[in-house]
Amino acid sequence: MGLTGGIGAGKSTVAEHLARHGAVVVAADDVAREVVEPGTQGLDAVVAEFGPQVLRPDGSLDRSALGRLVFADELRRARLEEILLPLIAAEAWARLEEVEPGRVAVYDVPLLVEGQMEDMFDVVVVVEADMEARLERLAARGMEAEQAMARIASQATDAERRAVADAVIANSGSLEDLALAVDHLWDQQLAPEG
Ligand SMILES: CC(C)(COP(=O)(O)OP(=O)(O)OC[C@H]1O[C@@H](n2cnc3c(N)ncnc32)[C@H](O)[C@@H]1O)[C@@H](O)C(=O)NCCC(=O)NCCS
Ligand SMILES: Nc1ncnc2c1ncn2[C@@H]1O[C@H](COP(=O)(O)OP(=O)(O)OP(=O)(O)O)[C@@H](O)[C@H]1O
Repeated sequence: MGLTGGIGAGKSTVAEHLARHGAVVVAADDVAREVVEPGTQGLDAVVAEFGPQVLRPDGSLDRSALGRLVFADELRRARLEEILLPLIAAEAWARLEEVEPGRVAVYDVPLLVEGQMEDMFDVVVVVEADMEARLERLAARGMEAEQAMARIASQATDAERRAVADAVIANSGSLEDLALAVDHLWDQQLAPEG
């Protein structure tokens, strides 16, 4: 199953519920962190492209500095994606392929639509929340509205995500409502038979 949604819509929270039901989840954002850990070719390539100003004094990637650069400049974001997306995809698919038959494998990937990955899944699930709720939740997580808006502007729209969705989970309500919506999705569309 492919799981996607705009930033702050609630993908990771849905993924946690799916894991509780027994799904194996691979999250692209986690893999994206691993491929730029100190000592990786990924980090070397990012520094070669963006310069040492994207490094912290301890040699690790300064993610907020790089985020400010790439979400303000489409060409730089495209360049970062050119470097990282193949590394992320290779690692994520290797993990998904290891999932034992009979288990539900979930790829939590923000750029499913942007990367035209929809045909790679049996089921595509999109999580949606209204803009106000997303900005509020991202602010609670420490992201300034300006940064959040820059990321939203760089992503596909809700309509574009809906166009490829087999199911849409609405997440403008409470966390309890979300848990119930995931239970329903699991029972109706995902639970392995037998
Ligand atoms: C720019 C980076 C360093 C910023 O790191 P930061 O820790 O602030 O954010 P994090 O990685 O946790 O991402 C949070 C959210 O930002 C959004 N986002 C991240 N990368 C992108 C992108 N290239 N385009 C649009 N939105 C993006 C997603 O909604 C994601 O869930 C980081 O996002 C990154 O390396 N992005 C490039 C890799 C990528 O495209 N990843 C997306 C998953 S395939
Ligand atoms: N229904 C809800 N009510 C209140 N808070 C919520 C709800 N759903 C998610 N959240 C919170 O909002 C924040 C964003 O949710 P989450 O991390 O699941 O989104 P995401 O789509 O994975 O975001 P990102 O694109 O940044 O990875 C989290 O702190 C989460 O706990």
